[in-house]
Amino acid sequence: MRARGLTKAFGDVVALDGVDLAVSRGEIHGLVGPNGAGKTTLLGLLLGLTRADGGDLEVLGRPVRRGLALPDGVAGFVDGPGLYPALTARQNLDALARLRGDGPAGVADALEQVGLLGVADDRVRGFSLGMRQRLGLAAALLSRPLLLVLDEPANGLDPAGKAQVHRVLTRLAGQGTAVVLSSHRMDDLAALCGTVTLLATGRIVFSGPVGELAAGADELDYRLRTSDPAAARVIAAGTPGLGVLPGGSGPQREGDVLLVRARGPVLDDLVTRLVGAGVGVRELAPVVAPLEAAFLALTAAAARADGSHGEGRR
Ligand SMILES: Nc1ncnc2c1ncn2[C@@H]1O[C@H](COP(=O)(O)OP(=O)(O)OP(=O)(O)O)[C@@H](O)[C@H]1O
Repeated sequence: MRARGLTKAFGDVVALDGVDLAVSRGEIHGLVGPNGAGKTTLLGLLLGLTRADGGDLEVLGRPVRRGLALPDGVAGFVDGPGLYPALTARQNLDALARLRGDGPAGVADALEQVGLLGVADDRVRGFSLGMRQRLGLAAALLSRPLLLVLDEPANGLDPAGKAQVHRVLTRLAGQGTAVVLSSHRMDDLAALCGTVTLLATGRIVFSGPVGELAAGADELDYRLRTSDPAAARVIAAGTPGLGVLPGGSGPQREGDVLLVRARGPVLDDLVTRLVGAGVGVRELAPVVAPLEAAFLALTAAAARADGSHGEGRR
């Protein structure tokens, strides 16, 4: 799919403000951004649920002029999958397959792929959020889509469920399906997506390979736990390029933790100095994962730019 200069407003609210996006076959692309960034709106356009005000959108090589119809070869959902609570998981998928004129042949396979075969004959009414999400994915798989569009598919999933969904999506992409999905969490996307687009108030703040986003991370805050916190504090304070954060003792029962701020290479120097002084290093880890930190820094910068220009709203 390819989008150029997409705009969409709801009354005074600009949901998308000139968004460009290109996702190729076999690519898993993540949309990330804070609440209200425009992720769901963009996914809705791909699914034909709404119509853009301006710009060009091409899905599977065909221009999408009008919305309100699911383009051929596209599957997915926004705002949770549409399911019949009174029917069982299997009956939901059987009904969908029948609607499409297919037989029930693929239903068991789709349920098996998302790990719901064991509860196939339970009513969806009793399903947890994570089970509904996985059933929604199974429903999307039934149509063997060329473009799969998912709004926060990891929502409500436990770690095992998340891993299962990741496996399904990776397999699909391996077969050539383009996958576009959204999440609030950079670390979730990083585990799955080769490329990401970071949206903030309807604009692209970053788009490209996940690794490039992490490489942009500037100084980070790290937790440092040692065998001798007092000595470590003195050594850290004397290490060039490294800042010791005030009150860096963390929550209660973490009196031995020091918080320091530095770029990665400075940490090598710190560890060498600590070990040289006979201080044991028990933990040295970023307080916020580098990708999450890059995400927070970029969205904060976008929010500041919006504030100073008074843009983002019409
Ligand atoms: N149908 C609608 N009517 C009015 N405003 C809308 C509508 N849909 C979205 N918006 C507004 O457009 C902006 C973008 O919303 P959107 O749901 O696309 O963001 P999002 O990034 O998916 O947010 P979240 O992470 O909270 O799901 C928000 O300010 C939202 O309030």
